[in-house]
Amino acid sequence: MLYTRLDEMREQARDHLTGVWRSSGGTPQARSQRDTTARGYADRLARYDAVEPGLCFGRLDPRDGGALHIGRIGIHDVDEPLLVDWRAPAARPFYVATAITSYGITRRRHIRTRDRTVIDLDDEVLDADVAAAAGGGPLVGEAALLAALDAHRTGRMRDIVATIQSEQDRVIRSAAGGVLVVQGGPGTGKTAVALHRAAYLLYTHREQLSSRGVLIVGPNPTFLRYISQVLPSLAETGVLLATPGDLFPGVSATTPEAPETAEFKGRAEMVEFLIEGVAARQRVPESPIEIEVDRHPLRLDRYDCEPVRRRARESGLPHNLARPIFVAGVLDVLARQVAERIGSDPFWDDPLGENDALAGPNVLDDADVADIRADLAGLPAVRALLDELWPVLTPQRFLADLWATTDRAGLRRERGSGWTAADVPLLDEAAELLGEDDSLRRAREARDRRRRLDYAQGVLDISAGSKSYEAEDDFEAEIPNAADVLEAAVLADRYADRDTRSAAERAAVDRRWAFGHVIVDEAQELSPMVWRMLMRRCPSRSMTIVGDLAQTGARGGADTWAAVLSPYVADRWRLAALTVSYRTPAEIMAYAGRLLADADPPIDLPHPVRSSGAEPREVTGGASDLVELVAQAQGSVAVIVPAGRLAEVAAALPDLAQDLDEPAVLLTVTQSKGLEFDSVILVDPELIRAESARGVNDLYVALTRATRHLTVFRSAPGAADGFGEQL
Ligand SMILES: Nc1ncnc2c1ncn2[C@@H]1O[C@H](COP(=O)(O)OP(=O)(O)OP(=O)(O)O)[C@@H](O)[C@H]1O
Repeated sequence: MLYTRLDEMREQARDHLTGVWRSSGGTPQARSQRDTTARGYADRLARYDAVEPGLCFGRLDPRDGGALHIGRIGIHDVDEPLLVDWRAPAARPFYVATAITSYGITRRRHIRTRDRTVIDLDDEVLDADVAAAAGGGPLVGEAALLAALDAHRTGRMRDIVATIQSEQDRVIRSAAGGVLVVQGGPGTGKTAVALHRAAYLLYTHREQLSSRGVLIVGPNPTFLRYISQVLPSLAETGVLLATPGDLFPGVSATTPEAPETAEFKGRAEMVEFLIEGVAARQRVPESPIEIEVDRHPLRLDRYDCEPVRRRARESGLPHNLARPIFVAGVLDVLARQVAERIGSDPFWDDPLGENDALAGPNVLDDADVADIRADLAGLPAVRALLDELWPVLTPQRFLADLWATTDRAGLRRERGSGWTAADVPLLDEAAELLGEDDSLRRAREARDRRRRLDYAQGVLDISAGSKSYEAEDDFEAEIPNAADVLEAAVLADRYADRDTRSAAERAAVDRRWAFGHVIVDEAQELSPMVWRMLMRRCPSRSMTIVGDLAQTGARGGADTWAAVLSPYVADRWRLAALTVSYRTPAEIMAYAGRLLADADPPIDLPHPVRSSGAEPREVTGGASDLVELVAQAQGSVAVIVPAGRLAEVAAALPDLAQDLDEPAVLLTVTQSKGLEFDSVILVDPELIRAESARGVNDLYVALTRATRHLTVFRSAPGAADGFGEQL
């Protein structure tokens, strides 16, 4: 019945869309409204397609009769709900009801479907007595959950709407306001929860969030691809997925960089470095400068310029916006020199002259001086001088100059050598320090609007001139026309082009966009400079921050959440913990525990919900053994290697791809962060541990990527085809 209804809804949306496409012509406003409507129907169609698999996955039986079906979207028949959207308040007991706190529900049913056919059901009776007799565990819908966890991994994340657990549900439905930190070990569902929270917030605060948009920040493009399919299937748009390196419109940060340099660039003290860099671009002449105007020299020295520069700086405005103050001051200095030369009265102190009672030593008045100033401002030589002393700077030009001229070791780079991910927050910071002089753009907009107004007034005048009257002297009989009911301003606005892009599309190209909510995944990796940039994108501080401090790999990453957040919200943030691992089987978790037993500080492993029955294997050998292991591995396979051994292993196993859609991939630990595979072959764990200051955390990440099988491979010291030296 629900699928029949879904087909009808799909048919209707398709008819409407065809209708909209067929209509043509009209005012620009009508056309843009049509685009918006068409887009709405197209989105709706995409959503109906996305919810097709597993449309309905649950049923609640309330004590007072009836049944509530829970699904991926809400479906209504006249007033009656046929299917309740999983995000609606009515669906909540499906995720949190227990035998003890049953929310008036007597039975919860998990329904599994394949191609519109129910293939399995499992029921939980929410009765305290029954539960006590059965000694029920803490999991909700255990059979359905275990079935979901046993499914093969495909290189794309799936939604978990059918099996969200109560500790996860509390995070997903937590209030939108304020900063919520979700700390949890590997596989506890942090990423899944973050994505479902985005969908929940967009559903619950649709108005506000669809206009401001939601930003989801992930660590790298591989990870974003891994999660990108989840949201459309959660039937949502209005979300921008980005890495921190994507957040400066117009810059693509693709140049690689040494981790030490990236760490250095991410430090908070870089703010001071940039401030000093900007100050160094606000110059005064070291020695007097002369420029020739009308074949007479004008002179500018530091004593003239210093007070002017001080005044401009004391305005507190960003560099480019303070520039007009500096320019005005310098022009005053120069104009005064010209005025003194051409305006001085040669007779004013002539004791013999009778007629020398002019006002003072200078015959020019303020208006004359203003003219001189304006003339000077137009002279190329003067403009070049001003550009030299206080140039208009773009963030890109400023930072490229800074890297090309700095004497700090490691930071120096030639102009035009491309941007790195760690440059992006610095560009953003620079943009704040420099400010954007948008007076030209605003002037253009004002001019366009004036033009539209004039045009609209002209149209109305013509329309008024052609008014028809029933009888010349009968006022009441006048037939109203456009000029009577419309004002020029209203008409002009109708002809303005409407922006039909979604919030996410507009936000992607606007550095100063303020998102309605920001979700940060793998948040432990971000540097202080990245946090500054993200906080600027979210002035409302409505944020969900998801991560695991025990997995921090980046040198400049987080040690404590308090240290990350206190500069922005002091101690006004909430912490939620996820404690159960849905990914890593008990056997692998126990093995990881043994390998990491000496970690300092000790690692608090999450509790695994299931066991795979397969103990991790340890193999020592050469490249040919590794090739053999990959050939034998089941399901999706990842070979995870120390970064320093990537090239060697890639050469020995050329069939391994980096594309997650392939069944077998080769990744470094950093690249594997947040991902999961049926089988993992971990190469040289000791080298991973030794490779960086946070090597223990890296090893923890690598050990917890497998959902079924883990093989630890060590290259044999003497093997002819071994990889490098075994540590
Ligand atoms: N309630 C659930 N029902 C079904 N599957 C779940 C549930 N919670 C988590 N999972 C699955 O567990 C796996 C791990 O989840 P996820 O990647 O979100 O964990 P994570 O905490 O972000 O891990 P990491 O710290 O390693 O990045 C995923 O396959 C996810 O779909």
